[in-house]
Amino acid sequence: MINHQDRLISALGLSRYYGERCVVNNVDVVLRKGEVLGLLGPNGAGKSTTMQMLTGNLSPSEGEIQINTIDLLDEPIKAKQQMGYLPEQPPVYRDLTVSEYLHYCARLRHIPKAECRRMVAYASERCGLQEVSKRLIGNLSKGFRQRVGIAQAILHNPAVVILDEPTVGLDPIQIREIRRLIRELGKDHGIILSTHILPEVQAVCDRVQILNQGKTVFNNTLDGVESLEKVFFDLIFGADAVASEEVAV
Ligand SMILES: Nc1ncnc2c1ncn2[C@@H]1O[C@H](COP(=O)(O)OP(=O)(O)OP(=O)(O)O)[C@@H](O)[C@H]1O
Repeated sequence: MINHQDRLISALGLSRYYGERCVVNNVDVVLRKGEVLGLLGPNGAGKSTTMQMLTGNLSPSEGEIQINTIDLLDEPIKAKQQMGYLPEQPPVYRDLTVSEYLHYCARLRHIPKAECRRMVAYASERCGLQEVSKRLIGNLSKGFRQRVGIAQAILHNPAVVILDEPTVGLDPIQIREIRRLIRELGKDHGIILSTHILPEVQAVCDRVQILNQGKTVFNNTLDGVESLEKVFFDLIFGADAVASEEVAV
């Protein structure tokens, strides 16, 4: 018998139409405890649309979504409490200090006042922000701003964390640190990571789901996969396509 209890996200039969056009077509997304899932696909494949549906920012035309067994469409507020989200542009306020901003986020999350300090300290520590807690966010490097974005996503200790392109625009050292952080967080939370960077997926993800033209074309672990790039190009362009390192994905 299949055990569904370990599913942090169970999104089944998701479709989304814009007018007549189906941009996400009968996609299932399942995330289990302790798993980092990479969501991949070329431009326009339907990744953002799927993530917007999973985060409750866009209604699916068809399908059902459960977050930690709570139905997102029936109980959106309760379901969203189970989730943290880092959009591509971190939703940070440049004129606040890191500490002020995280306390503000804690209040938005309705974390009881007595708990706020502890939760802010927890998120700051996990994201390596203690040293910059009194600094204005606007004066931080992009890597640290990204950490602040991740900190607000894990502040309420959600079961599920969804990260959209978390390392875009970072330098190689910052990228390595953020990847390490994602792997760390993946042990306690389920994580969905959307990215165009294939080596990033190989570095941090336990499983990969590739979308193309709104459909799932690959959904598996990377065990035994030597080159995700080859798998990706074969799926998107057909097995005869020559995967060229010059092609930007
Ligand atoms: N509001 C909208 N109205 C009409 N079409 C839309 C809308 N939003 C997205 N689309 C279309 O849906 C398709 C999927 O878009 P989506 O942004 O989900 O792709 P993506 O995989 O995230 O791409 P990228 O990697 O470029 O961000 C695209 O063809 C896009 O043009």
